[in-house]
Amino acid sequence: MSDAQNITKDLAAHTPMMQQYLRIKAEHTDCLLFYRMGDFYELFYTDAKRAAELLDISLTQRGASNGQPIPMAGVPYHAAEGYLARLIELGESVAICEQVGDPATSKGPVERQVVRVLTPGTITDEALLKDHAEQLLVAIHPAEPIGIACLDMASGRFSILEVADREQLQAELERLQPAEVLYPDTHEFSQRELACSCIRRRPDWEFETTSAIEQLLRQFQVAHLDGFGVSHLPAAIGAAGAILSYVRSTQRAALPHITAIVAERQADAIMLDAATRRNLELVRSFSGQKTSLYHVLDNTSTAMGSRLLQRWLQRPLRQHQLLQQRYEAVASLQHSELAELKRVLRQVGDLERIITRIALRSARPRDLARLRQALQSLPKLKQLLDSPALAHWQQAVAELPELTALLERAIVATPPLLIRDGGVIAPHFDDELDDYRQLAEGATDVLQHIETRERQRTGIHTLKIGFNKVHGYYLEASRAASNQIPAEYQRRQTLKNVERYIIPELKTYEDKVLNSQSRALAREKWLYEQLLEQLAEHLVTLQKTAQSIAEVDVLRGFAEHALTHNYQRPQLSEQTQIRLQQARHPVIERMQTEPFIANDVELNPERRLLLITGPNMGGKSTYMRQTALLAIMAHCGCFVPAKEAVFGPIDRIFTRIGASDDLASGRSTFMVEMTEAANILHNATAQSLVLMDEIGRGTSTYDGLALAWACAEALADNNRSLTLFATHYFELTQTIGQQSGCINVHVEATEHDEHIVFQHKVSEGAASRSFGVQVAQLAGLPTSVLKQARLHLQQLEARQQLQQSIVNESLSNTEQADLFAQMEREIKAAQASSSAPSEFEQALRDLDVNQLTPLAALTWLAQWQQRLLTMK
Ligand SMILES: Nc1ncnc2c1ncn2[C@@H]1O[C@H](COP(=O)(O)OP(=O)(O)OP(=O)(O)O)[C@@H](O)[C@H]1O
Repeated sequence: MSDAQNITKDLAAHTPMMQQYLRIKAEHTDCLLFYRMGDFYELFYTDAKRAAELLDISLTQRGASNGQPIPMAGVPYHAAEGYLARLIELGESVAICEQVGDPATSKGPVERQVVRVLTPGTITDEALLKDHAEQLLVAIHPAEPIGIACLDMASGRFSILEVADREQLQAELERLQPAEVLYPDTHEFSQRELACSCIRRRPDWEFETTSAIEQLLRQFQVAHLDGFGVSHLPAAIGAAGAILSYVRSTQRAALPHITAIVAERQADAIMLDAATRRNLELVRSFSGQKTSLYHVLDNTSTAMGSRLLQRWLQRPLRQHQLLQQRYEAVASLQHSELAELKRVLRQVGDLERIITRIALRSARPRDLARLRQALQSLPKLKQLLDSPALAHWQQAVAELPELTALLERAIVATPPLLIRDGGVIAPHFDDELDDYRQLAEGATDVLQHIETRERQRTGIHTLKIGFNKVHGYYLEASRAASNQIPAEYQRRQTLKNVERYIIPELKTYEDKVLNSQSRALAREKWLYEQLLEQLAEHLVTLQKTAQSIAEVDVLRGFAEHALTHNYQRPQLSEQTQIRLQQARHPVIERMQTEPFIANDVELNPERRLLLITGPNMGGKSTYMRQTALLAIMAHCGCFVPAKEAVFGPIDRIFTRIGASDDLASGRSTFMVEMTEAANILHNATAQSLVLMDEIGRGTSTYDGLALAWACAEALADNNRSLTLFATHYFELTQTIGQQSGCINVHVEATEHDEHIVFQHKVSEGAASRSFGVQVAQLAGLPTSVLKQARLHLQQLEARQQLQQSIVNESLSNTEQADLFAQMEREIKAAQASSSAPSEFEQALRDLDVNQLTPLAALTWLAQWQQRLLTMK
């Protein structure tokens, strides 16, 4: 139980103000309560301690209540935004409690109310959002299948989907990177599992499909949901209902910008599991640097375009028709005025989020100025999109000349930040406002006239008119001139060096000025609200326009890449294959100064597993990753860094790359490696692209080799996936590499004066050696250690040769083959006939290969051969 809950128990013992605070806090236990007191938002008790820690503000005390000092921390009202942004970024939620009563008429503490709850997944304020990232609110309904709903509150984009299991749920969460996750009360999820620092339990009933349908019908003002094509997803609808109830409770206002819900079909996109999304560094890089695919491809002109690019990269499409449409657009844009289009798109800005704030009536004056600028550029934009390949986008962009004209007339050229102090509505837009302004200005002129007249009359040159909130307008003169002050001047205030006076005439004009000013301000605020109303009527058209412009922005970027970096249009084929000629890695090519060596890839059912060998640093991982990255780019509609690229259907991309411990869940490097491999072997199909990098290296040599061998076999024979399999186990080149459908390829390197030279060229055939010691030399290993390593290497190689020659001398090749075949038959027969291991199998299991000398091994083999031959 928190402090506040404890304290509420004996409420009567507190001061009236603290009673009010505690009552409000009791309704917002999972938020920090920003309690407005004058020019500050104050936090008390545990909230104060937490805020002081998170925001690095001082923790003080505010007297005592119920005999105890009250811990307190506060932030100034005018600087609250910055603090709020930091709290939201840290995954905190904040309830804003304002003074709503009139202090003049209140008995006891002025009435206060929570007017808004800010949570990481429901914010729309420009100051709290990051331009290039979405803050998504996700709800999970853990039924079978699992329902997921996702809302981007800042744009109104609302989507649902269902997934089969928790594995797929993880993949979706990795894709969405939610800022906040809701789930039903009776289920258990950990922050880690949901990959989110703000997770929230909600009542189970909010996830019930029937009540959720009612929520959706009410939101969209429709009689049934058929038009949205979501009826077949009951669990996901439940999650969507929970989102709507939650957002309504935080926003305390209508949500007119949520105008539709879209069902995402898993089959429409290439599935990427959570590990693959991370491994391929699609949107975020491991290093945290700007080296992800997104960072390299992001040359968008608008923040909404940049966010869309991230969504596209995270969900590559499988719908060839749609992709062809994007390719056509990119090809057409390549020949258009790209620079001019960029300039116009910049003018449009972040239209998507401005529209939301208009719908929520929270748009600020500068939002309207930006909207005006966006609307002004639409005719030019439409003109630049005038090509058959771009017709789809051109048609979706509305022109809205009346709205443009309205904003041109209504808003001053550079409006102030807030409507609070006026000065937003342009002159000549509204007669009544003009009248009030004239009156206020006229009275100000009179005041100036009084000042000049009185200076002359009194002979006091320093006499001037001033204003403050307490005394209104006054005449101010230095104390030295007090003997020149006329008798009718009434002294109001004495300061160190000056005296302040009023005269009746001044008071008359003061009333006129203040009255007309406050009337002008009230009128301005009213006009501003009317303007928002008028703009909001065009919400859906504006949303469609923004969506289309964001797409054009991304496609324009693709076209620019194609031109600048020589990317080519991919071909999509119905045959299972990936064929790349002269392909390059889109990120490494840009990041490094050395020239990038292009390589070919040919994968098809007859060449379904490429076994890649070669030295460390040779370029094996680069070659594998670039194949996956090009596949993803092509399936977003982007051209690719290759001379030619052909992609058959791809259902999923799997990667088993890199090694990392997952200490948080108690999994070692090897365990992580095997879990990922298991996932691949269970799920990869003949249309999946699989990247396996050095599987088995996390354990002892023989275990590792055996596992790598078995995995490669399974991928080639059972899954029949298109596989790139990099390994340092040269033995596999003689086994897997010889199997049908499997091809040995290698990256080349040569040695020159004990120094390795990488060619980074991938060629057919197996590598001859690994150059590990030479690479270690490059890494700066001490010379003494390198020398020792070379010595050990020579010994090991000599021992292996000896072993090999003993075996070769003892058994001819055919004899060896016969022996191994017989051993295999024996093992299979034993497995088929009983679950108990045969004597041979048991002996084989008991054998400690690591301890065996070559001679002992040979003797062992010979004995078994003898026994098998006699058994025949
Ligand atoms: N095709 C290429 N052209 C130019 N440079 C390349 C190419 N491929 C790789 N490189 C360079 O070599 C570095 C190492 O490549 P990569 O990590 O792919 O090697 P690797 O064979 O997977 O090494 P290891 O076996 O140690 O994991 C890259 O960071 C890049 O700088």
